[in-house]
Amino acid sequence: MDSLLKHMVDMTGHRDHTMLDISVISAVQELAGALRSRVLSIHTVRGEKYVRARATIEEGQPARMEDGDGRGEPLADCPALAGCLARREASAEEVNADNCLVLWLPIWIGDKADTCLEIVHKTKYGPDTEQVIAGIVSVYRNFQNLLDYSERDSLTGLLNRKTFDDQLGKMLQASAEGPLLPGQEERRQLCGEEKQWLAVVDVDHFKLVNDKFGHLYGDEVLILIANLLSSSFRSQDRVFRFGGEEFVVLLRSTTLENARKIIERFRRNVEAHVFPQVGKVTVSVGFVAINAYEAPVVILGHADQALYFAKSNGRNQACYYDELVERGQLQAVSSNDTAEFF
Ligand SMILES: Nc1nc2c(ncn2[C@@H]2O[C@H](COP(=O)(O)OP(=O)(O)OP(=O)(O)O)[C@@H](O)[C@H]2O)c(=O)[nH]1
Repeated sequence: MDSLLKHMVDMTGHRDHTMLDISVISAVQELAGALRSRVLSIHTVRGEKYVRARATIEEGQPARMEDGDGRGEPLADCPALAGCLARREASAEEVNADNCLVLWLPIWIGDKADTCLEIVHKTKYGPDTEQVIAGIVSVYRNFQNLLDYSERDSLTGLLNRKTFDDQLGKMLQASAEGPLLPGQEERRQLCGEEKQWLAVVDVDHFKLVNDKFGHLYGDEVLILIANLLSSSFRSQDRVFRFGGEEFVVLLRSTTLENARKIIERFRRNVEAHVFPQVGKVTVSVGFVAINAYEAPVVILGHADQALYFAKSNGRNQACYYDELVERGQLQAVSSNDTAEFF
């Protein structure tokens, strides 16, 4: 019981998802005598579900975080888990090729399960161990819920400004280490071409929407734009509401051509959408490649410069910072270790 309490204190003492993942698998591994425990992410790419390990602990080894990029394995390759998720069941179990039992415990939050615990063990668990595991799963779910709540904007459900610094830090690290891709072959193929990107999105003439239709309709527009952002970008990308009618997107490992295509697709999705009562709404976007050697404030400043160029040159367009500088439409003036642009 001492050990259980110690793990519960550890699990509830964290303020970020990564450490919570590490502590939940450490608890399960020890208390359920597992051979291997993992936290899996379940995400959708173009309508297909994929499973990717976020954290792993193996017998006799310390817990480790897994590379957060890449798609992972198709959920369809794991029919027992796929069936359990489709039927919204609490657990699934099967015997693997090594004759060990694999237990999956999806973490249901409402009718969604983006996370699943996977426990590989030798013999069937008795009721006491099952009860301990169920307790750990409940604490994990509740705490994940709490962390999600503190990281999200209450109007749109997007990640909030507070979470941005942390996520940008991770991207800066990724760009310093080179493009992160699921397979080494893919990494070779696209070497040198892929970058991380930051885009600032701002609703055009949003003040007019509020003035003409009222704040409730204004809020509705923001919620619908947040939905269009979430559906236009990939699950590995991160979308934030920065406040007001400004949003920021972090795009992972992609080429300039693709970044432009994805951003354009989003811009056109907004342009084509009919907003209830309000009708047509457009957005302007400024985007820039993330350079690991530049301060976040400089990266954001460059994207903002491109956004303001888009705003002052007709709106409803996406502008790429480097292209504007190359064409002489934005001029760089260095000041100390940051830069200002006009
Ligand atoms: N409904 C609603 N309005 C908001 C919210 N946050 C900020 N706003 C409004 O957003 C408007 C932003 O207006 P401006 O910054 O002048 O820009 P704009 O009208 O979008 O014009 P451009 O950006 O130049 O195209 C202001 O009227 C704010 O009151 C919110 O959460 N809900």
